Amino acid sequence: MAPVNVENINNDKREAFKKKVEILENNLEYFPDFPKEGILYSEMFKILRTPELFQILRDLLVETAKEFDPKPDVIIGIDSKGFLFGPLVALELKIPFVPIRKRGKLPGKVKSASYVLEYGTDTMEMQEESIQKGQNALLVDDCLATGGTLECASELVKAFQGNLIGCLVITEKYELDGFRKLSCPVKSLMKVK
Ligand SMILES: O=P(O)(O)OC[C@H]1O[C@H](OP(=O)(O)OP(=O)(O)O)[C@H](O)[C@@H]1O
Ligand SMILES: Nc1ncnc2[nH]cnc12
Repeated sequence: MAPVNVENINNDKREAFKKKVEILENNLEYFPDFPKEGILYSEMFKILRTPELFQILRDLLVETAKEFDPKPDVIIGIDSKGFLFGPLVALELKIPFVPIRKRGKLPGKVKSASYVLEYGTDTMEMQEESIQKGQNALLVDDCLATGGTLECASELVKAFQGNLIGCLVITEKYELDGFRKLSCPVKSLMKVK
């Protein structure tokens, strides 16, 4: 039997991953001047409306989440679109999902932090005791733009003494260099304008 060529297998895997990303890229939709003039808003709801595409997106997110080292103990999803994707990853990895919500939506004791968005400002909150000190936390959201949202979420994780191992997003607005605001590894499936 011929020897197994690990390099070929890895190349094939990378190629398959890239092809799936291209399929998703072709199904993103762009809305100029939304929600404000000058913003090119990228939207992925067409992907969610199409089960075959949604499955591809889920698989890529799970595969990418598994690449983080150390491995996550908890997935933290950001209000609101992080709630669509974070739980898919958490369930597949069989680890807890925890939400970070916008101000005033979470009952009980919370910690809060404020941030500036590409198109506004806001405050986000996380429930006390939702993560344990030292837990490896992976933040999940749909989009990285200026990085303000993930920076704020990172501060919350640190306030809980969680160990932030990284951020996982679907789209990253490459012209805004949002990753520079973050002091952890950031992985995005697609770079968008
Ligand atoms: O990197 P940033 O500049 O901070 O922008 C990224 C954030 O902005 C969008 O959320 P939005 O506040 O529009 O909220 P939504 O998910 O409730 O629509 C997006 O879903 C990210 O969470
Ligand atoms: N989905 C999105 N598209 C473009 N810019 C954004 N800024 C925050 N979210 C965005």
